[in-house]
Amino acid sequence: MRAPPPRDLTPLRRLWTYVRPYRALLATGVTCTLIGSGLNLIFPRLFGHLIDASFLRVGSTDTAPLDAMVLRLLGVFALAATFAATQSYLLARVGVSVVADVRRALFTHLLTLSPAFFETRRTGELTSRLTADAATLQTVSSNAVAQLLSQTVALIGALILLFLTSARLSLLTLAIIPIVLGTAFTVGARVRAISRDVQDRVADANAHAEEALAGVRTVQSFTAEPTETRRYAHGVHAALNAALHRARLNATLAGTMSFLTFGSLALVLWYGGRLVLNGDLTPGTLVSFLFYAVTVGGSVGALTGLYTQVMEALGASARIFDLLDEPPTLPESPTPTPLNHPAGHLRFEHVTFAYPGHAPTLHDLTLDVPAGHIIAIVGPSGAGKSTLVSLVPRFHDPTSGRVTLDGTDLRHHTLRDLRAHIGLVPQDTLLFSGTVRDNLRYGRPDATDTDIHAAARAANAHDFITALPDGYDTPVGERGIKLSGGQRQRLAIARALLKDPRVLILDEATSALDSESEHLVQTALARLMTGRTTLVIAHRLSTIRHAHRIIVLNAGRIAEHGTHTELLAQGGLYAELHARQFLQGQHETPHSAP
Ligand SMILES: Nc1ncnc2c1ncn2[C@@H]1O[C@H](COP(=O)(O)OP(=O)(O)OP(=O)(O)O)[C@@H](O)[C@H]1O
Repeated sequence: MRAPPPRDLTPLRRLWTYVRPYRALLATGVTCTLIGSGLNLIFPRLFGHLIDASFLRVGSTDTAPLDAMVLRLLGVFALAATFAATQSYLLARVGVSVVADVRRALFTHLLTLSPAFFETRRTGELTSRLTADAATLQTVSSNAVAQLLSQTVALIGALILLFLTSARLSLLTLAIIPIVLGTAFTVGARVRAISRDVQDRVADANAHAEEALAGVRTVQSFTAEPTETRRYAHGVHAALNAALHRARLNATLAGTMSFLTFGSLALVLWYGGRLVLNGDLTPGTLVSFLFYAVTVGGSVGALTGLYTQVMEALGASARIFDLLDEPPTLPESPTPTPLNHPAGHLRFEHVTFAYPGHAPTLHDLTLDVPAGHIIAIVGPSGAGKSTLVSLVPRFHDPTSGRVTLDGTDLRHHTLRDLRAHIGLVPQDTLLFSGTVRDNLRYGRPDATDTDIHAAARAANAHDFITALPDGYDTPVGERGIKLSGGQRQRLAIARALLKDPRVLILDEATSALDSESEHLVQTALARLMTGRTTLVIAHRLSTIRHAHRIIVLNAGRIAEHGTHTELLAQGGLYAELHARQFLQGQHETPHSAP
């Protein structure tokens, strides 16, 4: 999704809020730029004098004027170079600092957005905002500002000096410049449009590759490699075509510009040469003139290039600021109720929930979970089990009705307070890159090693952790050691134990573990659930037996509730799910599969 090229300058004004902290650096950089470009205006003059000092004195043995001139030239060059280097460093520093700040702000903001937001955006799109778009800002916040000023100074200065040097030649030059510029503008606009197209195509292809690589197992298990290859190749081909089109236009533009530039120089040289021959101009003045003319042309060219850069940066910043303006879809109460040591009494009161643009997933659902009770939720796939539990940490808010904790609507607490008391053990545990210790500490950064070991012991994880090559310091996660499903679950349990939440949400893994691993996970889970209000999406009979109550969810409604024995006796949906699974000989439990 690409915003149309913005016309208004609002994003630039907002960008300024990020540049402001570095305004002293920026001002110094800009000053250096101005001095540098002023110095650059002196040197064609000196160069002209140099030529007149040498070539007009053919036969003279006095080299003093020449020596003095060269010394002055060297001095001017050295000064200009010093200012240029200083400017380049200072402005680059402003640019990279601004980009770092924007990236930090954007990432921080993204993490506050609700799951609903991420369901509508591709991860690739978001990471490209953080990388490519942020990088584009670097140009405009440093380079473009300097360029704009220095080229304007150069342009105005050179134009004045041009007229002072030779008014007649200047008029000829000024007549040529619009032709050159007109060409550059017309073709340049086409190139820009196509560049955008190329970027879009590349982004599409990238998003594709990311999806396929992230789900490489699914791709391989379906032997869908050829399909994915074809889809990616298709994207790459589109990008290639667009890029070739751009290359052709660029080549044409470069050729035309080169000819026009040098052709104009030849024309000026021709007319200027006649002036020299007539004695109206010295050769040195002609050379100065040519230099100034080149400066004028160069500045105009640079300024048009700058226009492109600024437009690109405007587009990039508009996209970044759009994301930064994305409101967290869950409103936070302006006057939150503090949440200290909740008992953990959860209530769903007439909760109806619909995903945006969909029919309701949960219908007028009422459920009371007394503090410390374990409620198992079972039901066919798509019944709304995950949706129901996702309301507790407020990943979503009910469309109507309310969820309360100890009698207070969840929406009256801050998300931070609320989530501090909720533990989540998902089906598939995500381990972050880092050591086992880092991963365990995730929910409680201040946990001591003693706490960590105690939690790991209670989660039946200590033994396998100490058997790892570096024990608690073994790297896990994407680039670390691979752990089995059961081991990861036990790490997740230890992590939750460390956090010690009042309310626990458990999505039991559906994949079967071997009986020993199963036993270790089950005893760990039992320890974790003890004394906590627990909602568990249950797949295993042992968990269900521990539960105070079982809720059978069907099509977003509570179809049945009671204990295992009661529900079996009722001979309803639960009994049916149970019998089906039993017959299939998979788990001896009601599974979420239909
Ligand atoms: N983000 C979403 N946007 C729209 N509809 C959704 C979304 N997530 C889930 N649904 C729909 O809501 C219904 C309930 O889904 P949910 O994941 O809560 O069921 P579930 O009982 O947990 O299923 P399973 O056991 O298969 O995980 C399904 O029909 C599903 O298609």
